[in-house]
Amino acid sequence: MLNVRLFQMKSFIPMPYEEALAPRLKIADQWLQSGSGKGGEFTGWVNLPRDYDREEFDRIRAAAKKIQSDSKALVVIGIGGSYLGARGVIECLCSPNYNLKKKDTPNVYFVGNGLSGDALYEVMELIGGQDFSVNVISKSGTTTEPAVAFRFFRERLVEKYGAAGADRRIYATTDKARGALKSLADRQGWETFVVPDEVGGRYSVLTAVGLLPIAVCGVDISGLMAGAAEMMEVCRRGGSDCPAWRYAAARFQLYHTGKKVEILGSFDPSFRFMAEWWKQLYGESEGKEGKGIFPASVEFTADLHSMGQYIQQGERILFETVVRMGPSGHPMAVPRDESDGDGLNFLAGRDMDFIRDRAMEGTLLAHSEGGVPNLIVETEDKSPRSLGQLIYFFEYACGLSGYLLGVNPFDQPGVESYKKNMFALLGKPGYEELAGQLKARLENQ
Ligand SMILES: O=P(O)(O)OC[C@H]1O[C@](O)(CO)[C@@H](O)[C@@H]1O
Repeated sequence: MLNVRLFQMKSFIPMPYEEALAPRLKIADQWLQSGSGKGGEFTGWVNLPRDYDREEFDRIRAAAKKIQSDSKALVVIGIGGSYLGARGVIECLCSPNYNLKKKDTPNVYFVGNGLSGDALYEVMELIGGQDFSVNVISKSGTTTEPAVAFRFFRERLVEKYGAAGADRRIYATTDKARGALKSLADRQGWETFVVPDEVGGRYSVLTAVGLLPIAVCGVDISGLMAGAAEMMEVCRRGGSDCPAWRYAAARFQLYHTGKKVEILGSFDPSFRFMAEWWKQLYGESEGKEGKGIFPASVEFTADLHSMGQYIQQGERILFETVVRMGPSGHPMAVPRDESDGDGLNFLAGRDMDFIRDRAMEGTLLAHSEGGVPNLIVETEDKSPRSLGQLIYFFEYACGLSGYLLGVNPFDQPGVESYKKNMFALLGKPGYEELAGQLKARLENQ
């Protein structure tokens, strides 16, 4: 079972801070459990691992099988919460090099998560003449980036398979009733999957949003849900042994001692996109009203040779959370070299995990000595079940953290500002006045 350890924390935060925070954590916990706190209408993810729609789950599996049988590639179109979780899980469990591997499952290409023409073009080139399907994902159904990308790939599908053939290869994951994507899907007869009303984008990886692309890659999605359900039970019991309580309490306390930036680190490169998912989860949930820990991420040991300098000696505003997902699946012992020209025979026969673990201990000691406190999140292994636990753990701790901070962890009003400006500057009808103001500002810069 997932565990949170505080590494030599006594020198950073007053003990027993957890006891002092317990009454506030209890309230935050009740708000999450009852949906009675700020943004409570978006706490559907709290019981999702127990209450998820079994009929839809079977349809997800059936759609994944169909895609596996009729497609060499799946284009997954989405941004933010409609993108990062699926990519995080696929890279973590299948490899960041998933598309390069020999396998029976389709390649997966993520598009619509930016506005780069080169990125779109490249995916079209990579797919070439291969059979492909599209999973377009947008809770609102109106987000510009995925909507634009979808135009390109839908046109491609129609060219290749004709209008009716294209309709059989498009899977839309969106709101059950509202939005342009839902209307289009109904009109065209695409198979649709639902982002439940009460689950916000960044908490939606365990809905069809994440599950369909993940299942297409052959990952055991039941295992993922089972792990999340286990952690849901642990969080429901709460208390000082609950890892989500411990993590939320420690980071809240650290924040109040001036640690304004949390860096999430892992010694496994396959964790990179799980960290991206985590950044959106915490950044959008906490960063508002002039408050919130800034979530950043690093990849060890690579970043110890770049960001390591700042972490060790830069502004003392950092704390670090290291995720460790059990032993690696492939023990790799360092070869012996009789001539020992590189002087590495002291490591001969040692497993890479052994070397990594010593590097991790050395890093924790160095960073905490340099004024960067450390939390360690450990899972038993790198399996769907453990990742399900980790996802739910981070979600629950995020809800608790937002409530401890006094903000609504389930809205994101700040992201509208750039959207309004972009629409105005692109000439979207209805934004004419703002367009005039913005153009004047651009001219006077
Ligand atoms: O699924 P949608 O509605 O396209 O939204 C994508 C992302 O955009 C945001 O709404 C921010 O603009 C995120 O909260 C969300 O995850």
